Amino acid sequence: MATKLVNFLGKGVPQGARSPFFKNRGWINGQWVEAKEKRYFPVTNPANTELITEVPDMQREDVLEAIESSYAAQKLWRRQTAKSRALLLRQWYELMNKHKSEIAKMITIEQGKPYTESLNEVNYGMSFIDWFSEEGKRLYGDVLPSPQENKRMFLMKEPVGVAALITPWNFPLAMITRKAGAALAAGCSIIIKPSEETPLTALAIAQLSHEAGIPPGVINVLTCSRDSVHEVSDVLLDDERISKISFTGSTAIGKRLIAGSANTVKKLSLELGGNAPFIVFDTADVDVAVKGAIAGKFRNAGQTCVSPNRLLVQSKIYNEFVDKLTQAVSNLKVGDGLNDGIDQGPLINAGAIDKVERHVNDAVDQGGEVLVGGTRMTSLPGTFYNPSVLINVNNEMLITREETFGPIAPIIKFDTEDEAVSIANNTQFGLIGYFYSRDIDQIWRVSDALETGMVGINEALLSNEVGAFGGKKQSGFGREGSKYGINEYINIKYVCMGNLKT
Ligand SMILES: NC(=O)c1ccc[n+]([C@@H]2O[C@H](COP(=O)([O-])OP(=O)(O)OC[C@H]3O[C@@H](n4cnc5c(N)ncnc54)[C@H](O)[C@@H]3O)[C@@H](O)[C@H]2O)c1
Ligand SMILES: O=CCCC(=O)O
Repeated sequence: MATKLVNFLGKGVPQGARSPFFKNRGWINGQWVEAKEKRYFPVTNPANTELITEVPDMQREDVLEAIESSYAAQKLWRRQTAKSRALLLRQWYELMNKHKSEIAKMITIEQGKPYTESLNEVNYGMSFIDWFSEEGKRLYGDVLPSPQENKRMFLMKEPVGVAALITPWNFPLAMITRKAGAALAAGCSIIIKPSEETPLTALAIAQLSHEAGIPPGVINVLTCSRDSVHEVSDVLLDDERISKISFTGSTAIGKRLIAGSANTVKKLSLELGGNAPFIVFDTADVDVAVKGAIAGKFRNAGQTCVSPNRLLVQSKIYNEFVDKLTQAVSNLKVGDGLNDGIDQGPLINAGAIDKVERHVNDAVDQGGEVLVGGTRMTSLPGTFYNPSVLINVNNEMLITREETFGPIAPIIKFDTEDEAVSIANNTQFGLIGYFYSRDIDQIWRVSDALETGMVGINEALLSNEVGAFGGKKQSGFGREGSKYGINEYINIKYVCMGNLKT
């Protein structure tokens, strides 16, 4: 597989996982560049923990070069017509579509999710480029009715400038394109800082953007190791030429970026962690709820910010739901995502397994009971954890207070609607809440009461380019996708023309 990866990025350059080809694979100003200090970091395949390749570990001087290039490119990019930017974005979309299967394989190799899920991610990720290529053409300003006769007043929309996009590893493509589509359509240039776990997908789509005709410097990619990321982000935060930081990742790093951007007063969008409640009321269709729990919880091995983190099940249907869910979870097939018929791949790294284990052990120590799973999988070489169901869980355990980011369904039993809503809202996070009910009054009551930015009613898969993705509380602020996503990359300029002889 590594061979294909090399072929895709390098079109026939030297073969082999340790190919020197990758050593100059940072992407700045429309070309491959080496890290100035010639430092590199490893990228591994979580399905077998083998090295895929090494990529440049960029430092301060590389960041400054990227900023300079982005700053210069943005001045020209913003002057292109919205239609011309739209055509280039469309061309980028078409190239991603053409290379869909290679990109999906690359996602599976560096991130671990099953190939079919990777393909879904590519379709999902590309949809933002398509969507925002259209939205950019309709970025209308306003003509205001002036309160004085001799004035004419306008609200103009301007791109914010250079945007730094810092993204996580769980969706190596879509978390980039959800930002990039909006930023580029608005007339911003972008510096992508992908996760150190999954830099290859970012590099691949940067190359495709070049082939699509997007000018050099409009899209730059900085790769760096976890050890270097503080320094890299400090340079981005301190530089006046960066006007915007759009971050998707953990709440802890999000808070650091809020503090770090104060000095240069940058515009921020933050898509942070979640702790989603998934409530199944007595009024629910239990089969639909079980299907939703499997789709939402075990997608990406539970490593999704919108994964249900706490399953709350009402007493009358509790036994039926638990039995059916346990059966469905027992049937999930775990393995290398490149193999056929796999439902769940590995977790991203050993640290992720340790966290899941810590949460499960803490729950069991406090009276939780494992119905299925509850152990790491030792029969495979990679970082796999068995899909699991836990009962006798309460809202005080680590597994329900923190984002577990793993394939565990912890179930809390409740008696009344008020009790469920109160447990659901008892968290500092507010990304998404799900509930299953066929009682129309209850549906409106509960969707009003949940303190989250998104609500899934009898549905666990909400994400697409048309919806407005985003949270509240410590899950962040700002929206991605929808007609609102582009506003995150826009400044409004109020223009007033006066002293007119009317
Ligand atoms: N709300 C959403 O839309 C959404 C989507 C996906 C993931 N997430 C969240 O992301 C987390 C998992 O992803 P992760 O482990 O990659 O998160 P993370 O916060 O560790 O890393 C995210 C990105 O920030 C970078 N980073 C790390 N330290 C930094 C620093 N000091 N300054 C600047 N950047 C830094 C990382 O290199 C990576 O690119 C989970 O909490 C998940 O809920 C949220
Ligand atoms: O992990 C967070 C993003 C998941 C999604 O976009 O559905």
